[in-house]
Amino acid sequence: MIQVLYDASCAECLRAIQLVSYREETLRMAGQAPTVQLHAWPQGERVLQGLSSSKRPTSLSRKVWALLPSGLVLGQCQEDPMRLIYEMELLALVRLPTPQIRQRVDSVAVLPLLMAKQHSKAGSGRWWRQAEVFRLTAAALQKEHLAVLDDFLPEETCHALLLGAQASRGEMVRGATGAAGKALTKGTEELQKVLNEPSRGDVVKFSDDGNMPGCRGFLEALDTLVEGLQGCQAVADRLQHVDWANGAMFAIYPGDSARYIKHVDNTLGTDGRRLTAVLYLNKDWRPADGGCLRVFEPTMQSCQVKRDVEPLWNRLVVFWSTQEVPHEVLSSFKDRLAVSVWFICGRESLRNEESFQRLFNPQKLRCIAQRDRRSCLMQAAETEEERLWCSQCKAPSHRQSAVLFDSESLESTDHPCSCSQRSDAQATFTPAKLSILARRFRWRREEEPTWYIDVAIRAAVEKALTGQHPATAFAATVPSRPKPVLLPTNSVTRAKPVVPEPSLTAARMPRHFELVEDDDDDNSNSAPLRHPASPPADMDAGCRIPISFGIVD
Ligand SMILES: O=C(O)CCC(=O)C(=O)O
Ligand SMILES: [Fe+2]
Repeated sequence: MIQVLYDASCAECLRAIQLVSYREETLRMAGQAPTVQLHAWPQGERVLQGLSSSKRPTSLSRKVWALLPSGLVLGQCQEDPMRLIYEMELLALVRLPTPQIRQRVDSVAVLPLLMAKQHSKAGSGRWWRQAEVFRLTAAALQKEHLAVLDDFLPEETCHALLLGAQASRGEMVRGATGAAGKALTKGTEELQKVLNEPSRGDVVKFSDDGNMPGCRGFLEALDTLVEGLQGCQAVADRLQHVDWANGAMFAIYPGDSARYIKHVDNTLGTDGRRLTAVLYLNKDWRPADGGCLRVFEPTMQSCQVKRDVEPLWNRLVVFWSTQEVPHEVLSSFKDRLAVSVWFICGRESLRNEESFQRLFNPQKLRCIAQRDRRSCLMQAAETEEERLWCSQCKAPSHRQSAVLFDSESLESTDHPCSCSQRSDAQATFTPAKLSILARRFRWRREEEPTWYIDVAIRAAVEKALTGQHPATAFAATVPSRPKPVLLPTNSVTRAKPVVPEPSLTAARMPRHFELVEDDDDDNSNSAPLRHPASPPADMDAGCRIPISFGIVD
């Protein structure tokens, strides 16, 4: 259960609480268990008991503040109640895999690979280097969109990666979502807002030159796997122009409940990323440490979990970077290390400004398996004209390895791909050239959606925030009454209680929920308020939705 403290004397807070109340009500009408407990401040201050000082709000005056079951805190919800409603949705609507789903997924994406490993004599780091394993991995990607390969690297490579990551922890910076990247261009205040959100809590470092310890061995292994997959009919089409990859991203999720909310890596299918590969480096990982990679069924709107993948030592998970694989990193209660690499389609990259520029920047993207950059570009281009334009973009000479193009093609010439040189040794195309390239390569510029809430809910919140009574705004989001299920007379299954007809009217005021002990069956056992950074005691491999705190006021 989400605990919410709000300042009842503040109009903005009350409006946010009203929205939250109405969403809670519509969720309940749809038969969902309660998701929030609302506490007016200062009476409800006991919610803060047991919280570490870093999590305690300095003041709750004019604020709506929420404590998530994982121990994460959402501050300032009065400004943006959507964040809180999103958390309620997740809590209420996420469905763990049924035994059938688990069996279906494991029988394709996990078990065949496990058996191949057991039958191989090659040992850690080598067992998967065979055509049959490439075929099984390709089949897993084709049918379930992901594959899990344990013991992927030789132990010494894993240890080198781990030590390298630990040694450079001090240089790591907060991982930024797409939203943060965009905010960066808008100024520091906006950026601060995004970074302060607990939507993504990892700290990261990119090894763009592949020089971090263990990196070369890791990248070589990944390239071999991808080349093997490219030879498999099941996925050959999708991997056809995947000749590129970025440097490895080392990410540590600190054990203070850090997470990464549900997302798709290549949200719009425009940034070129095709296949995501993540290697986990967590020794002695236990279910109570949290931090699973939670993979959902397609697409972003889906709340049905396909599989929770434990971030175990030397485990590689590969999955499509597209809408087929929405995923999140669940809150981690112990530091969690992952190294990710994205494999990139040259053809898709040509269609988008940022990814286009990356193709020409060896500091950002490398060609996999020592492939020739120029031939990869020629294959990525779709038409003769595109090939011509691509061929005119000059690769950097060794002498000028930090610069994109030879100096004679800089500003002064009319060369379509000339670039300006920056003092930070980054190079980029000039604005004039960019606009030519934009037309030639039909660059697409879609806005990235920030919130992945059901469009109806989002629309309701927007209407309510712009003056419509929340009851009217939310009325359209109440699901229609389910059709009665006719059971055979000898069935012992009891019919579910009928969901009451929604009866929200504009005249009805939101009700504030009673602060009673939560005795809901699904969420079972109310538990005393515990230190939020510690893992909920009843989290096991099968169920990772933490139980409610069950506070009684
Ligand atoms: O660490 C993981 O399991 C996945 C991380 C992730 O989804 C990302 O960095 O995009
Ligand atoms: Fe991701």
